[in-house]
Amino acid sequence: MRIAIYGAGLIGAYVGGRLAAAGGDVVLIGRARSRAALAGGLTLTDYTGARITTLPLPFAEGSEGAAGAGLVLICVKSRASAAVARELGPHLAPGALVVSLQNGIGNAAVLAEGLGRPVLPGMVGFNVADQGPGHFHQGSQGGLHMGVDPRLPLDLFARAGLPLTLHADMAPVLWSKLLMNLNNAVNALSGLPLREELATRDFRRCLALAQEELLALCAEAGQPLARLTPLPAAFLPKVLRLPDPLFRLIAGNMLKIDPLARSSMADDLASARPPELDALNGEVARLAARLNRTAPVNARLSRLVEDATTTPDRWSGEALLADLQRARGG
Ligand SMILES: NC(=O)C1=CN([C@@H]2O[C@H](COP(=O)(O)OP(=O)(O)OC[C@H]3O[C@@H](n4cnc5c(N)ncnc54)[C@H](OP(=O)(O)O)[C@@H]3O)[C@@H](O)[C@H]2O)C=CC1
Ligand SMILES: CC(C)(CO)C(=O)C(=O)O
Repeated sequence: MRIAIYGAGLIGAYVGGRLAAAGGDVVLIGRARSRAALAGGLTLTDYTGARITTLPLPFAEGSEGAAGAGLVLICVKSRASAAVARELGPHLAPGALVVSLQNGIGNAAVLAEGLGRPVLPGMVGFNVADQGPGHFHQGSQGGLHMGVDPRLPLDLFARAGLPLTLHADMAPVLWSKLLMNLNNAVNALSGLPLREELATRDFRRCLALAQEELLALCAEAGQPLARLTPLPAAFLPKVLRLPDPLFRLIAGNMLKIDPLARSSMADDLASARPPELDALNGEVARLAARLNRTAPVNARLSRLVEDATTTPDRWSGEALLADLQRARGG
């Protein structure tokens, strides 16, 4: 089965490269600058010390690269989903399975509407960092999750070291991932790598404030959350607020991240791309509006990240916490 990877960025190149290294027939679809960066082949490393190299992968700069693919993995940022659906539709084989590997809640639905066919939601639980042209590093644990579909080449994903965890209902998985992604904005504002940021109690307290908002809204909406970490989602804010030694003892796993890894939103700010706010903190605001509530902490985080796109600024944990507490009203 030919697999088209739509979006040859961090997730697309890493997942596509590992599938190709395991024998998959993979084509990358992306921009000219990605083609140039990947022209020497891929080097894929991970936190366990694994190192895989590949020859240059077939690369297309347009959707025609997806013609004949049986599986298309969508790996663009959320804001590009509607445009990708428009570009991809005319080239998609009738029986092809399309899977969204994007963060956020609504991408599969946006793609499905544009393509006029169902799209399977997926979720990437790990971080990928760019370590130079063609070198992509998986800097944290966390697997690949997808809805159930008999067309998925499960063996290939397993051989590639990316075994799929399948879920009859992906919504609790996506909402739980969103809870984690509320750290993307905190991380971007901190200017620190994820590990250093999460090792700083005041930044963890900022994340706890943002997560509490979403947890309360999910409870009110009756939206269940999948358990993606050893700790149930509802306990996370309490654990995040613990003093550093206790936090390390109880949740040391959260700090097992490559020392250089940053959130994908921090990557956006660093490369002057629009941050993926609408699909993350913006989704919290939409849920709040649906319930006639507000989400002032997440609204404030969105505002601060927007501001940082024009006036780059690094926040201390103390200053950000004080700002978010003011936004929350206490
Ligand atoms: N990075 C990470 O560690 C993680 C990311 N995710 C999620 O995965 C998704 C992808 O993120 P990530 O890989 O970091 O993003 P990247 O920005 O690194 O990659 C996306 C790539 O797609 C390209 N692209 C966008 N639109 C098109 C188009 N119409 N045609 C061809 N190429 C296009 C982009 O080019 P250009 O920039 O020029 O538009 C870019 O090269 C996001 O939803 C993210 O939140 C999930 C888990 C971890
Ligand atoms: C893996 C994680 C949670 C943090 O890197 C992420 O999804 C992101 O950076 O967007």
